[in-house]
Amino acid sequence: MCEVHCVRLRPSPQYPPFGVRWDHHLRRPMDQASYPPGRLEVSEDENGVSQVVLHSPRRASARISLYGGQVRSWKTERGEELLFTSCKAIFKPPVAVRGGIPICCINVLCDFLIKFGNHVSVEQHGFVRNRIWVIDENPAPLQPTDSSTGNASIDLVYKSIDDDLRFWPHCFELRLRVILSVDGFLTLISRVRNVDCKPFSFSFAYHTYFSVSDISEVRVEGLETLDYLDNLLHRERFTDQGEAITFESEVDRVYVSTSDTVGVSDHEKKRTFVIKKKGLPDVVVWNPWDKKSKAITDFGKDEYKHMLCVDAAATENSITQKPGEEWTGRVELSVTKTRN
Ligand SMILES: O=P(O)(O)OC[C@H]1O[C@@H](O)[C@H](O)[C@@H](O)[C@@H]1O
Repeated sequence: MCEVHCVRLRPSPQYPPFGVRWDHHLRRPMDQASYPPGRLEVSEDENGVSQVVLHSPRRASARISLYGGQVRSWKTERGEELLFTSCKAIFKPPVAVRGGIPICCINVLCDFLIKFGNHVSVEQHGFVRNRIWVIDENPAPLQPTDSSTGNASIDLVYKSIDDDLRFWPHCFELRLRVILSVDGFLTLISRVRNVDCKPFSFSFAYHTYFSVSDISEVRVEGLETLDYLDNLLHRERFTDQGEAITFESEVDRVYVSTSDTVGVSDHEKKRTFVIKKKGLPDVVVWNPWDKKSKAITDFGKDEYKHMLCVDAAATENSITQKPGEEWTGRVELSVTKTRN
């Protein structure tokens, strides 16, 4: 029994508080004043869809496609890819891309009280991940913490169109800001605005496919003793009894009312992903394992071993907005080296 895994994650150099940059080279909070600005490039992918690449002054990078507003790649300053993408992923509309960070929002079935992850449907994760977004030319001003020297950022927006009313009978605007910091931290801030004349409800998840060495070497920390809804058992509610979560078979759970920091440690790679979130009370943990992944056409053989989805989410209770209201959900992802 390892005590450190039985407690909620506390602020520390490994898990610094939200917005505090830890300089892992100098082992102290980062002084950002000394860095030049980050930069961005806009180009087209092989299917003619625009994409944006953010570069940090220390050479970390993130690539965001306007197809789904989806982060497709996030690399360290050494060029190591941190996100999983299936070798069988399909990159053409209308299919969602298997990997990266799909934005799962505006669940078609939400208004009918069937919640996120609980129903087999093409659109169970919402349709915005299958739509072409645009660059937001007039984004809201950056928050003080977002404008730190050395950050690179991009603002995207998806505004619902008449055709979307076939899937979801409300008008909305969904904005996404992606920020890559000097040290390669990736922050995603989403805002959903109700531009309809009636209230609406929706669920949300940053469906984050982390790349891992081997799923059997991975543990998720920070969800111990919490309640979860088991998607494999009709969303029945259980209380986690164990220490950190480890993986020996298919897992598809929604941990509810979690703390705002969760860690995903990869023993073999000696690294820990740190997920910090705001406005997103739940965490979805998903690995399809062998049998389920064989049934998914855009999943390669044995690829389940090298991915784990840990999503900052709002799914147990949908978010309800009146006309004119705006909701914000934010996640910050970073990776630290561990010594074990
Ligand atoms: O194939 P999709 O729509 O991307 O979903 C993948 C998985 O995503 C997880 O978040 C859900 O909990 C699972 O139930 C689901 O199977």
